[in-house]
Amino acid sequence: MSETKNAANGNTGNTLRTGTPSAGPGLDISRRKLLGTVGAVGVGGLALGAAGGAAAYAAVEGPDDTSPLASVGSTEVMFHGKHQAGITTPLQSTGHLIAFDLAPGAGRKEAAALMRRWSTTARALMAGEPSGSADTGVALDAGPSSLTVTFGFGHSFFDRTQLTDRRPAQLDPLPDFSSDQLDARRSNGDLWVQIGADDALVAFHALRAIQHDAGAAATVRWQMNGFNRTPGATAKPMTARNLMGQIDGTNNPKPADPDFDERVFVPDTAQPAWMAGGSYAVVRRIRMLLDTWEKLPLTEQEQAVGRRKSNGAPLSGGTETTKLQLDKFGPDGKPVIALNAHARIAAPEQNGGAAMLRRAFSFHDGIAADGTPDAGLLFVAWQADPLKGFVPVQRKLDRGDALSTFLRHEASGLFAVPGGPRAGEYVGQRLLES
Ligand SMILES: C=CC1=C(C)c2cc3[nH]c(cc4nc(cc5[nH]c(cc1n2)c(C)c5CCC(=O)O)C(CCC(=O)O)=C4C)c(C)c3C=C
Ligand SMILES: [Fe+2]
Repeated sequence: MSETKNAANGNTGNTLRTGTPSAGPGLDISRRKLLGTVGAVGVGGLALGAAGGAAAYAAVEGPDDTSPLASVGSTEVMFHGKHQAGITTPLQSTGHLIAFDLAPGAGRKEAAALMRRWSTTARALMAGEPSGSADTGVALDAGPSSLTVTFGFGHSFFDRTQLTDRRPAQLDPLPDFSSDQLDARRSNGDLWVQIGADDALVAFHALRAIQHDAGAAATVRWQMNGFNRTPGATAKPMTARNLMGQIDGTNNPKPADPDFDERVFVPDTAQPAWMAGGSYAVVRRIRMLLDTWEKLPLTEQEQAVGRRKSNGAPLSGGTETTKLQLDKFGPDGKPVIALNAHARIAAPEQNGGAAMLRRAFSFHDGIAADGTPDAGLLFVAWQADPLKGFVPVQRKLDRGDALSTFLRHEASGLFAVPGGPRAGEYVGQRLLES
């Protein structure tokens, strides 16, 4: 298993539940009836089996009715836990990011009812069960496929629900950056939902259920659809590539790091208390100017990042996981990793230790009006405090990152993502009912 692939593979909150008793440490083994065992290598390189829980919804009729689900379909991420799912969960191949605004006249009571409905639906779908009487049937033959549904609150939510006094200071609007070309209609929002799954139909099914549940309480403000590599597409699980072709995510904080929780999650002792175990998500739709980037010679592409495109190794030498040697000089007397290289500028040691967990999806929305690909990165960064994560790093990148010539920040959002619900609780209950 690649160390880096594990960057977002924590089990610090939610557990991957598989049907194979030998799945490995840190896994909560399903007690449900097993239909069979596949033993294939799946997400994160785990030996996975068929989850009986999924089978209830994914039962196949006919001659194959005893066939187990493939490992990708059977993987279940737990809804309940200290942290919400979808933060340390391994990257899924399909993602939907949706922001909602509360409807005119909807306040705290309607918001609480909505969070209760959404939580009921998310729990069921993540367990591979139907979403209720209005289930569309789109995911009928599939298992949970690592589905996660993650909920957050935007700055405006607290005014709308008259909970302004409980709004965390961390939700104060992000500063303007000189390279921003933000579209306000595709930015922010009262509520934010992140859906991820390793099957596009499972993800779409969840998306429609969440939209259906919104009912008269909330309307979609914006929606962005993304993707990542499909589990099993590479010979071994490895760090994802983005649409510029770079291995992206290598130097993410790792759940095994002693300061991982402190960097990514709000401590139990912090204020406001309802955010204990939560995290702040910075969401940016970053367009890549691919027509220009793709014309750049490989060596210049590599200098812009400071890493090799082929294997993600630093230009200072070693393999993907070798530490960057920022003080190494070439025979020409220049730093081997250029002063404006993205990886140098973004490195925690260049930013007073500022770090965040980057968990992005690529997007491709066809060809824009100007004839260029409308493609790039749905950048999602998780941190305990945006002022100690995204903000200082983006400030620095904004002042001279070689990659920024090829990027355009087109939309932005900042959301408070509460801790995971305890059994019987809905997400955000500690805010809405305290
Ligand atoms: C403000 C935070 C960041 C934004 C916005 C951002 C955009 C962005 N990044 C890439 C590609 C790569 N980024 C890499 C590393 C990296 N990026 C950030 C922060 C932002 N990136 C950090 C903190 C780091 C880690 C730096 C370090 O500690 O070494 C890399 C190198 C591989 C890796 O470590 O992930 C690539 C490649 C793109 C394409 C992009 C916008 C579209
Ligand atoms: Fe980056």
